[in-house]
Amino acid sequence: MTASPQAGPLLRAENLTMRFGGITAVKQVALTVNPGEIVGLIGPNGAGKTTCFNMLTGFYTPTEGRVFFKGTDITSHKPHAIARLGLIRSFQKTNVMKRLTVFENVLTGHYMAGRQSLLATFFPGETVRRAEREARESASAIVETMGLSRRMNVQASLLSCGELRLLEVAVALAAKPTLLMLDEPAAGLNSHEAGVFGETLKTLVGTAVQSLLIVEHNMELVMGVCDRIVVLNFGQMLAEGEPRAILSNPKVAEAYLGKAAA
Ligand SMILES: Nc1ncnc2c1ncn2[C@@H]1O[C@H](COP(=O)(O)OP(=O)(O)OP(=O)(O)O)[C@@H](O)[C@H]1O
Repeated sequence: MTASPQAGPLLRAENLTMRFGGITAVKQVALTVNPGEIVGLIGPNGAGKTTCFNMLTGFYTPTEGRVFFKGTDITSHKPHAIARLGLIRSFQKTNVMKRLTVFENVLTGHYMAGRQSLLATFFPGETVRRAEREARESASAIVETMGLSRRMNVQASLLSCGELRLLEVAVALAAKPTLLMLDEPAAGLNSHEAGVFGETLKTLVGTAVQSLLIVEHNMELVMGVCDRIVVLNFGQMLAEGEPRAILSNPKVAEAYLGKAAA
């Protein structure tokens, strides 16, 4: 499904810094995501995770620092131009239309990411009809990949929380990401649902996407799916490493437990 793997890091950010007036939300963060990796970006509330996401995807222009995607400097690119290169993000707010079915939502995701002109939509020729066929086939395949085939024709408003979270990822996949960045994709899931969700995410890498970058507060999920974790605290990098090393890092425990541990 995805293009041949990138040589070198897929995403590389250096010295990322964001200041809002007198507030430094993110300071000198360095981040890489390699092909085939699931990277977690974690940290306590207000640590700067969403601000980093916004800088990586062109929603904010960093005060300092640079972002490279597939070797191209995208620091001052607009969000839509970055999305076209294959860097797709989700938002904390749902991208699902509740009155549409699961299939219709994913199909709509294809059109949102489409390049088709309005004229071609109203006066379709063979090219448009083929694109339509391909979009339907692709939407079906994505629904299956996300384990939602049995719920294909069910209205999104009737889905369980776990199914809804899977559908949100399915809609993002319709944009054909090379790197998919998910902002709190497992919000509100119970332990069983988070387990299913995590296992599904792992199957995407190397098939539907090359890599994943995840901001998530559910530590069980993060520790279970990520190859590497970057920890932010007060806008700065506190630690980076494999899940086991992060779990046993006293600085990380202190950042999370802080006053409670004192
Ligand atoms: N537009 C803004 N203007 C001013 N300050 C901001 C702005 N956006 C974020 N901040 C501040 O920057 C810091 C980092 O916020 P950010 O939302 O990136 O953290 P986060 O790690 O994503 O938090 P959470 O886990 O709660 O979503 C916070 O202190 C926040 O108040």
